[in-house]
Amino acid sequence: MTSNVSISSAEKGILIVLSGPSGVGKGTVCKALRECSSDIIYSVSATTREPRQGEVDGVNYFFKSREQFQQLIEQDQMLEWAEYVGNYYGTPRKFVEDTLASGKDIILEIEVQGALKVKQKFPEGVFIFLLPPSLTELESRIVGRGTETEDVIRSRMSVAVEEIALMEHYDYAIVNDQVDLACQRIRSILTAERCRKDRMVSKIQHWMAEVKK
Ligand SMILES: Nc1nc2c(ncn2[C@@H]2O[C@H](COP(=O)(O)OP(=O)(O)O)[C@@H](O)[C@H]2O)c(=O)[nH]1
Ligand SMILES: Nc1ncnc2c1ncn2[C@@H]1O[C@H](COP(=O)(O)OP(=O)(O)O)[C@@H](O)[C@H]1O
Repeated sequence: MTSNVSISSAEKGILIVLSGPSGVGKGTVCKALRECSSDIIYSVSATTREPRQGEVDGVNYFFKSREQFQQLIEQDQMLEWAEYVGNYYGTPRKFVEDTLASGKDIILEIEVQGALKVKQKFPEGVFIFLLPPSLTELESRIVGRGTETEDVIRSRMSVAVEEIALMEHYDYAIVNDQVDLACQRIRSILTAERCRKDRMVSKIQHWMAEVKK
């Protein structure tokens, strides 16, 4: 028997949070995801840190002065914000809310304190923690990137240890041993999450009505 059920796609999008210590490869994995997954939207954060060579305002971050950042907080334009190794970082609220309302999935690449605040507001979000194969490998990735001074690297390594300890608050842990594998694992998680019954309420209601006919 065939059915011509038209399935509504009115569900909200999925909010994905990706965290992990500095240098683990969050940016690299997100770039790879962007290249192979046009169905995931990326949230661009605001920050008071200086742009690195090659970083573009509005693409990598919205680069702000401390005063401008403070104003965004006061105007309630931030979904969350946190201080990380001497700089402020935050997620612009409206873009995230509009993207989810339009039914699209969005990924936030943010540190742990901010992620925990997002979890309070969006407990139905998918929280993924990216791990390095080892702490030694983590350090050599940060050093190898060559974007931070020795002092900043030391501070980031000590924050890294604290962040890894908070991994228990996340739904998934992925080791970034190889970028393409880490990327595939995130895609698999997303595929499974999209099929969860509690994310498909209107589709399931539709089917229930259909089978009761
Ligand atoms: N809470 C929060 N953290 C963010 C946001 N954007 C970036 N971060 C995090 O801030 C930390 C430092 O970012 P960055 O200076 O770009 O260094 P990198 O992660 O080592 O490339 C990382 O853990 C980012 O995930 C944000 O909007 N909110
Ligand atoms: N799976 C991997 N194997 C080896 N090097 C990696 C891997 N993922 C990322 N890197 C390298 O590690 C460094 C830090 O990556 P980056 O994406 O900037 O990390 P994060 O955004 O987490 O701070 C970069 O030089 C990047 O090329």
